[in-house]
Parts: sequence; C-alpha cells; structure tokens
Amino acid sequence: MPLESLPILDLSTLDDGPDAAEEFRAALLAATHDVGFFYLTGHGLTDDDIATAFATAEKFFALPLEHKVRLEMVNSPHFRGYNRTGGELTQGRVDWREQIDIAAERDAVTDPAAPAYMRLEGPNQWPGGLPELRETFTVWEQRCAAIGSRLLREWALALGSPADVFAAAFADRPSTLIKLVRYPGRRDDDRATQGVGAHKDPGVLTLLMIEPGKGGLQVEHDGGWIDAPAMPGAFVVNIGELMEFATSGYLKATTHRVVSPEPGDVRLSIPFFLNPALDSEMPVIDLPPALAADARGVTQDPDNVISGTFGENMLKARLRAHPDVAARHHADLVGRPASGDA
Ligand SMILES: O=C(O)CCC(=O)C(=O)O
Ligand SMILES: [Fe+2]
Repeated sequence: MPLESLPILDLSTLDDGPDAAEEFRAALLAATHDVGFFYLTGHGLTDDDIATAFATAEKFFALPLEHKVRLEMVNSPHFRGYNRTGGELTQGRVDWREQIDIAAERDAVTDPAAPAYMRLEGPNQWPGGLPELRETFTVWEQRCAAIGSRLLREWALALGSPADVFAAAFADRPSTLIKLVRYPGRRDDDRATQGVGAHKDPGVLTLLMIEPGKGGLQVEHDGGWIDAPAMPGAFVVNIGELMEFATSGYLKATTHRVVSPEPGDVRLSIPFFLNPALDSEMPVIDLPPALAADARGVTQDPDNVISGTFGENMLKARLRAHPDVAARHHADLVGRPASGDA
C-alpha cells in the first residue's frame, strides 16, 4: 500500500534508556532509507519559540519592498540576502516565492588562491530596521544545529559507525543556512503554481518548520507524491545528496516540491540546512554487510555530479539557482564543468 503520510519520530525518546534509543535509531534508519523524510517531535523548541520565529519572519516580509530590496542577494557575492518573488530558479523555472537567505555569519575569504567555493563564506545582509530578526535567527540557528548534530550521532550509530564519524566535517566552520520563505497564493496563470520546483537538497540534513495549518509540501515516494502538511510543533526533517553520498545510497535524498497556496492564501516556511565546512570531505561510511547489501549506490546524474567536497556541491547549486548573482559576481565560473578544478 502506498504510504499516506511521513513517519513520525520523537527525539526525546533518546533519553528514555538504551532500548528506547535503539528503537529510535531503527526508526531513523528505516525512515531515511525508505522515504528520506520524517516528522520530528520532542526536539526541545517550544510552541512559543516557533510562534516568535514566524511572527518575526512575518514582520520582515511586511517591510516595504524598497527596504527589502536594499538587502537583495544580487548585492552579495556570498549569496546572502533577499530575493523578491520570482527571483530564484529550480530546474530553470521560476519559483513563486520570496525569501531571505541567512547563512553562517563570517568574514569573506580574501585569499585569491582559495578554492572558488570559499566565495560562499561571508557576512549576511541584515535588515537595519528589524534587529529582532538577527537575534531570533541567530538563536534558531544554534538550536537547530544542536538538534542536527544529535541526529547525526544517532545516524552514525545506526549505520554501525562510531558516534562521531561525521563530527570532524562539522567541527570547524560548519555551513549552516536558514531561509525565511513566503509563498504567495497562486494566480490564475499556470506558471505561478510552482512554489518551489521539484528538487533534492544538496547538503546533509534539513530541518524545516512549516507555518502551522499550511500544506503545499509534497514528497516523492514510490512514483507518487506524499502530502506533508505542517504538523503542530514538529520539524519536517530530510536528508540531502551528501548524506546519500556518505552512505553509498543506503539513505535516500528524496525529491520534493512546494505547490503554491490557493489564490489569496499565503504560506511561510523556515528551512534550516546543516552542512559541513565548505572545504571538508564528507566521510563515506563503511556499512555493515546487512546494510551494504541494500545500498543502492549514489544517484548518477550527469547534470548534477555529486562531489564529496561540500563546497563544490553548494557552489554549483547556488550558481544554478541565482544566475543574476553568478553573472554579477562570478562570471569567471559560469559555464565551467559541474565538478572540476576550483
Ligand atoms: O518551504 C518548504 O516547505 C520547503 C522548501 C524547500 O524544499 C527548500 O527550500 O529546499
Ligand atoms: Fe528542499
């Protein structure tokens, strides 16, 4: 029978003794082998934390357009800042959403000999008139990174590896990214039904918070789509291409998309992406025989070659999604092979 909804996992059961923890790990492995997506409850963020995050995101989107465009991503060689509705592409088609991208706050790398992907490191563009946005999402980033690190330890154990097998890649300068996203309601013409087009996430792990009461997210499974509406208080968690790479395809990076809300409706979401340092190599896990027998290999797509170096994947994804930033700041990289010399 086709699956009708995503599996649900409760992170707090990890504190209920070794048997409960073992059960959690088995469920984690099954969910991300079969579906690649699950709901996560018991993660420690309260309803108040979540309500504050959405209220802050709403305040940002309510700013006049002339304030928001001062922070436009096209100003940033590091792919940070605001994209107005229609400012991003997936599979070459316009996504009908507006958003601000906030990544790890660091200085830009000035060494001209650094690999091209180090250009992704740099400062964010923060809205001057809304200081609470920086406060709220700096804390959100820390909380989500801690939840993500905990999940990575449990995956490591479930995969028969030492708990810290992924830790080195994340220890120094992990690449975190938060997007605040607003999907306007569908208009009457067709092109506006793609909130975000079908894609896999390029990194390791995504913790997505959807505005309470909203649908729209669909997850590919067995040749069909599973609807994944907001579940009160829960994250939607999924793995990306680099986790598929690390497990030789035992875990699955799953295609998903967001269908635009009905005309007149609006949907907010807050995806958090946890990724290793740009210049780190994601370890390829030595799977126990029982799991290795079920590893499907990494999906081979000549248009989307997956590298073990996270920065290569991320740069490729960013150049593809934001051709205006690429043209203004990275003309030297446009049209180069998907994976190759930095
Ligand atoms: O907004 C959502 O529900 C999902 C967004 C998404 O898949 C992404 O930004 O990668
Ligand atoms: Fe995604």
